[in-house]
Amino acid sequence: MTQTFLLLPGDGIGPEVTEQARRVLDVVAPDLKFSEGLFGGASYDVHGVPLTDEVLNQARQSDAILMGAVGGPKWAKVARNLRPEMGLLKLRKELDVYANLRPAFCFPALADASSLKREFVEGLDIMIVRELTSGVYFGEPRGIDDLGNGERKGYDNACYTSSEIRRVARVAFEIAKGRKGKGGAYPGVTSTDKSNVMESGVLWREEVTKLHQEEFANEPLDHILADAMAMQLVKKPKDVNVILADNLFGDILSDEASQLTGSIGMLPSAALGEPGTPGLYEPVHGSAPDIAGKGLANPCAAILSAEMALRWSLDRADAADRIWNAVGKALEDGARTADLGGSMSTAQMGDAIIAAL
Ligand SMILES: NC(=O)C1=CN([C@@H]2O[C@H](COP(=O)(O)OP(=O)(O)OC[C@H]3O[C@@H](n4cnc5c(N)ncnc54)[C@H](O)[C@@H]3O)[C@@H](O)[C@H]2O)C=CC1
Ligand SMILES: CC(C)CC(=O)C(=O)O
Ligand SMILES: [Mg+2]
Repeated sequence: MTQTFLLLPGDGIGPEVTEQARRVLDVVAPDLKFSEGLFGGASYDVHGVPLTDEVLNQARQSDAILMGAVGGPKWAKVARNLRPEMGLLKLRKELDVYANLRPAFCFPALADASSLKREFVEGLDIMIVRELTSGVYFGEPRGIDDLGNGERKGYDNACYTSSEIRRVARVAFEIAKGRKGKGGAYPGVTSTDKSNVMESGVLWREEVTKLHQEEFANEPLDHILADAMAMQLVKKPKDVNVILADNLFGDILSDEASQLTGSIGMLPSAALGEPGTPGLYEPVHGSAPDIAGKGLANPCAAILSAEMALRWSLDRADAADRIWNAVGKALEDGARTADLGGSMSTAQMGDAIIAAL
């Protein structure tokens, strides 16, 4: 049966990097049926909203969606609920893609590209499982109130229900089962929270512990405070295997982990819901307004996000392996964009990966 693939290039470097991912997919999966939609600021400029019902329906009917990135200074003054980033939160929520897999893998050729010494990152292979559709990015009430005395109060609500915690924790445990032997001091799932100061963190730790006892008692589980994990990631990152994190901590820890791999331009992600529902794939990075339109962006994160789509949504592990190996080979052969210390353009990096397929 024909598989359908929706491209949402978005803003800033989004269109530049997704174009390269599309070129790679055209080679390894030429039978995919592609469609494309406006999303984020690009959609706001035309339709006045960052996500139209039409694009949302298109996404619902697709087998996989590849998003570039959204947002940028151009839309800084737009009403908050119409900002590009709000369109992304809505898309994630509507698709109910609650489990966000963010692998931080250091390709051997990039062991010297990290800001950490080679010995700390060579062989690094971490999987971050981030809760994506709840937590403080979605909690109500939220707002900015005028207190009437020249003071204003801004507030968000960090909240989780037990089922929201359990379903993403289950994904983390299942993933850890397939990743035995990785990590050191933290060999299985390491759940992060701030249970020392947050009620939602207390519930997070209790629910993860309960689920572990009920369903995964033979798998290793550690708990660590999220700030201590941030430290661990730059102290001895290879000690860690699977990190389970809420929406906010997972967002921050994955940007931090990206630097261990050489660049944020290397980190892909998969956002998954229940089996049989479309997955949403996107680089971990944003729209990088500082380099947008200059052909400087590293397309690897977008290309590897396409790789994850083939593997996790489209059941095409062979095609995914081809991409994975080609990225590794292109890097081995010296292909580098500026973020990795090289001088290749976005398109040249795409060319190098396609040549290595
Ligand atoms: N999923 C999404 O759509 C995301 C959107 N954003 C949005 O993107 C905008 C910019 O956010 P920032 O905090 O600047 O984060 P960013 O990830 O866009 O950029 C941070 C730094 O990394 C560099 N960078 C990012 N991707 C790169 C790539 N592929 N190749 C080379 N260098 C790369 C940028 O040039 C910049 O110096 C904001 O509007 C933000 O809300 C941020 C993160 C994720
Ligand atoms: C809109 C933001 C929450 C996007 C982001 O930083 C991310 O998901 O990594
Ligand atoms: Mg982020």
